Amino acid sequence: MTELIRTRLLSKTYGMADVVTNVSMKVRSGEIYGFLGPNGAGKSTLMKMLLNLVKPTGGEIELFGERLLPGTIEPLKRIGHMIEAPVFYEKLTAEQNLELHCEYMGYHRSGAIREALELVQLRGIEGKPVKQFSLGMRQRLGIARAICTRPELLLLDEPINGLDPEGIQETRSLFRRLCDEYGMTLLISSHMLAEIEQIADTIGVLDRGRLLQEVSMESIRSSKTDYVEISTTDVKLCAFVLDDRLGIRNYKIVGNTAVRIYAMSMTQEELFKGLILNDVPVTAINRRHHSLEEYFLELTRGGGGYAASH
Ligand SMILES: Nc1ncnc2c1ncn2[C@@H]1O[C@H](COP(=O)(O)OP(=O)(O)OP(=O)(O)O)[C@@H](O)[C@H]1O
Repeated sequence: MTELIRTRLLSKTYGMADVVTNVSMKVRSGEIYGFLGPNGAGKSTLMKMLLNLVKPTGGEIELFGERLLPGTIEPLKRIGHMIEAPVFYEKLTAEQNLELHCEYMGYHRSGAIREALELVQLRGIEGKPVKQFSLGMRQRLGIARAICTRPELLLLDEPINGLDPEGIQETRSLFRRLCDEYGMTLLISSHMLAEIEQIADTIGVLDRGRLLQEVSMESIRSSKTDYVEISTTDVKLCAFVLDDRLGIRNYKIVGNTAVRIYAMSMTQEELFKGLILNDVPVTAINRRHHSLEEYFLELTRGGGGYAASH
């Protein structure tokens, strides 16, 4: 798979503040890349650097295999974007706004505007000036503007902000369609893990300007989510028995009442028997899923502040 975006040690400082620090990321063709991070992590700044709207302080960017320089234009024509709250000509209609955009981009495929408005399901808007639009409608129109020129790459900054639950659902399936049917590659930022985990193929976690991890959802699901939790009133004895008597090393003590074993090779029955025979006071043994939220919170050592839901 080819990489449409590649950054190497990309950095941005504003005065004394390090907003983006040494970020090396890859977005591959045909995927939905979820860019996850709490508010203020530097997501918008990084996306603006990808679009040449903000000048990096250090590092480099490649788009479609071509180095992005201050005067670069061609690769940017292949990108649709919506960064922060979209701005429109308020007195014009949705259609007129998109017409102006297509004109500016030199894009003249007939039916493109109608199709984009239908894709985002903007309804009952004929003749209405954009100043009468709700936040959700503006967000939909922003997405329509980003996709109406059929870009190969879409950069969307917090695209579901302001949408109601139905709108979120519709937008999520639109993103999947754009990727699967229209062959677009999407980079979507969000501070909401619940949103990103449902749509992304790859997740990049940004925290205080640093990329903590870039990982496929598939590998998170298969390797990080399963564990067996022993509830006990004596975690120290339990850990000692696991280590010394049962040869289990990949465990973690959680507070004063639980021990978690990852990738356990013995059966639950064998484990239970081994613990009881060694006088560990076991109150329960359960197979659990490490929620993705826990997984990401652990990554940021609990300080990330991801919202699990809206
Ligand atoms: N032009 C600027 N001058 C000074 N500081 C800035 C500028 N732009 C952004 N920052 C700071 O950089 C940090 C990261 O901002 P950025 O908007 O990139 O974060 P974000 O992850 O997109 O968060 P949000 O979702 O809240 O926009 C913030 O602390 C912000 O105040």
